[in-house]
Amino acid sequence: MMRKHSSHIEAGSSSCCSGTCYCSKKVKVTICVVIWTVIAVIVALILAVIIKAATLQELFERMELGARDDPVFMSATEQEILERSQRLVDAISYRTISFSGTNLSLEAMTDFGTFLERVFPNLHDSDFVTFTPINTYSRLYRIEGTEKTLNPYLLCAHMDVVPEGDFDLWTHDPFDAGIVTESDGQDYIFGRGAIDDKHAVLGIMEALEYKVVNKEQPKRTFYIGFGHDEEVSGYLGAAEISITLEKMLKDNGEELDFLLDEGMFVVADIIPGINVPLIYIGVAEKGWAVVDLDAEGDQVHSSTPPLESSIGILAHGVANMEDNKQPSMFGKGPEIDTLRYAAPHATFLLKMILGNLWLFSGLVSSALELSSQTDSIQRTTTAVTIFNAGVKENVVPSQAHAVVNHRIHPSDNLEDVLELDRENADRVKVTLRDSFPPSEVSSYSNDVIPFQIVVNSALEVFPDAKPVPGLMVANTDTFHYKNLTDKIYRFTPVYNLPEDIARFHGIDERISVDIYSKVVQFYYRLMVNADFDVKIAPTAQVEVKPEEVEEFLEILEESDYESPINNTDSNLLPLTKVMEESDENSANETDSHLMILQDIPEEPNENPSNETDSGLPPSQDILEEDFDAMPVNETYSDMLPLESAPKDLDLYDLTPEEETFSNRTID
Ligand SMILES: CCCCCCCC/C=C\CCCCCCCC(=O)N[C@@H](CCSC)C(=O)O
Repeated sequence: MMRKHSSHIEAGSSSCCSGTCYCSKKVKVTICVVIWTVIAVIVALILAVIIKAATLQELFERMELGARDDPVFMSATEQEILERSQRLVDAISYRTISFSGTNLSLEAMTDFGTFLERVFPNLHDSDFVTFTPINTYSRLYRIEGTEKTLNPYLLCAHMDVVPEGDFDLWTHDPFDAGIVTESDGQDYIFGRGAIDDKHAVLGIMEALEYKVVNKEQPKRTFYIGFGHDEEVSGYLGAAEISITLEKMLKDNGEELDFLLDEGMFVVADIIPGINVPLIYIGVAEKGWAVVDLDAEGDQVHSSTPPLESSIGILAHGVANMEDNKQPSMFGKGPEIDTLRYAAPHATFLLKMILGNLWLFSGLVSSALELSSQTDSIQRTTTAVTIFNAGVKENVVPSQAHAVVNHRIHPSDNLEDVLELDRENADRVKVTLRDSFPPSEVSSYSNDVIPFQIVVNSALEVFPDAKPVPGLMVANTDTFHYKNLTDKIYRFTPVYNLPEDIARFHGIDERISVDIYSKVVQFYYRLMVNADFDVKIAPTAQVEVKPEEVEEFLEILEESDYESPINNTDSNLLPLTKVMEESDENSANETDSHLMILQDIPEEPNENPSNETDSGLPPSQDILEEDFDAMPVNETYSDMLPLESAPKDLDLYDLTPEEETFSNRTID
């Protein structure tokens, strides 16, 4: 047998089996084919992976909003930066702490409101800014644009903060630290609220105050909402702001285009292999659930402890919850695009992995799990935040109670989360106390102008960072505004390394003077960039210069129209002729108006940043050369048809050309 085997080896040494088996030639060929096929598939896969990595394209394409290469910022001398920083320091000194829904620091909040009015006097005094107190402590501002805009937006922030926690662990007083130079040589504004969220409140106010002082009234109307109880769910602040805002929008014939609230930030060094900072925009937000855990046992003398105490039972349940996490949802939510958008900026090795998530998603999910911060983007998280039991050291207590706070991934659902909780804590009573669902995902494709406005503004202050959409892993006031717009973004341009993320609600919360200056500039640029997309309502009055009135009258004359306007002194052109004509006439009027609106191409202008380029149909070109500075908006097609114009809108019996004129805005 042995001999036979060795002779076979010799005879067949050139075969693919190296002559070590007794297979027939046909089997050998088949095995060869299979082996080579497997090798070929593996080589093809490796090649595909390499080619995909080598050809990864940037997914975010920046839209020109007008001032890309040379954005004009607020003036920021050293003195101005210092004064702005000092105002944030002062803001932090107000202890506007929310302890619970029924325990808010209302006196401090009142003082904080007075402080805002004192340090930003001009905006509070401005003709184009209206302030409405909401539920006494929250604040809603309407900033009237120079145009009657249909698509205002909302900037949000909150004025309350969480308690400082363990005071002794802070290196500086959380409410009275001032500006501190740290060992890295940088100046920091320390204190509770520095990044959550007084930097945003003050940043928005600074930018608006600057615009008011410099007479830079925006073209586009916008709103500012500052809640006073965000840290305890916003039911008294944001929820009430939302109700008032909804009414204001309705009364003004407006629809909220988008909103920007706090949320994610610029983050660096969070994923090994991605060596650029990421502008992480929260395009969706996790849901929230609070679960009570109650265990019972015998209350006995501590000298004769029970086999299992209520504390032991509860501790086991909680430990199980931490060990058996809620399942990964990787690939089912916005986290996948966070990585896809980041991939082109990774090292080549990481590009091969992130560029081929169809192959490596399991590997990536396991890698994300290595850090609690990255893990939070792929699953529902479980945090045990309260654990109470016992009253005396020699009494075994009968009751033990804990609270778990879940943040629910958008692809998860509450029932499944609770089912796993009950499995993990099977001898514990599990009761849902409070919850709200994850948000919808807001659109972030490259043609979504609000997303572009937010990202462009961030890129203007962090030009080397790369934008990525992603999941907001905590919660904000945006939940209360969800019926006002479907474009909700959560971001402030705070720069965080992984160790800084722990400062949110943690110890030594701080923001550098340098980054705070960028926060202020970001809001300023956002207010400028947002003017790019002004959707103008059909107006009853058009502001024109006297010489333009003359031009207009000439056109009227040429068209044999007998104008009732003889007051050319006024720079207001009143359009006061009531449509008293017959039904037939008014129907024609409406038609002609609609014809003009519908003639405008639906597609955005190819060069929307160039306000002097006409995106108008030929019938409107008649006036083109006369009004070079007129903004031509690619969204005319979205304008209200006459039927939805305000009821008291007075209109002339206008020709199409005149209609065109009346519907355009003259700077
Ligand atoms: C690949 C990139 C991974 C990036 C991972 C980022 C991980 C981020 C971790 C922490 C985020 C901190 C967010 C702070 C949010 C501050 C707002 C806040 O505290 N809100 C309260 C509101 C309560 S209302 C129900 C909250 O508790 O969430």
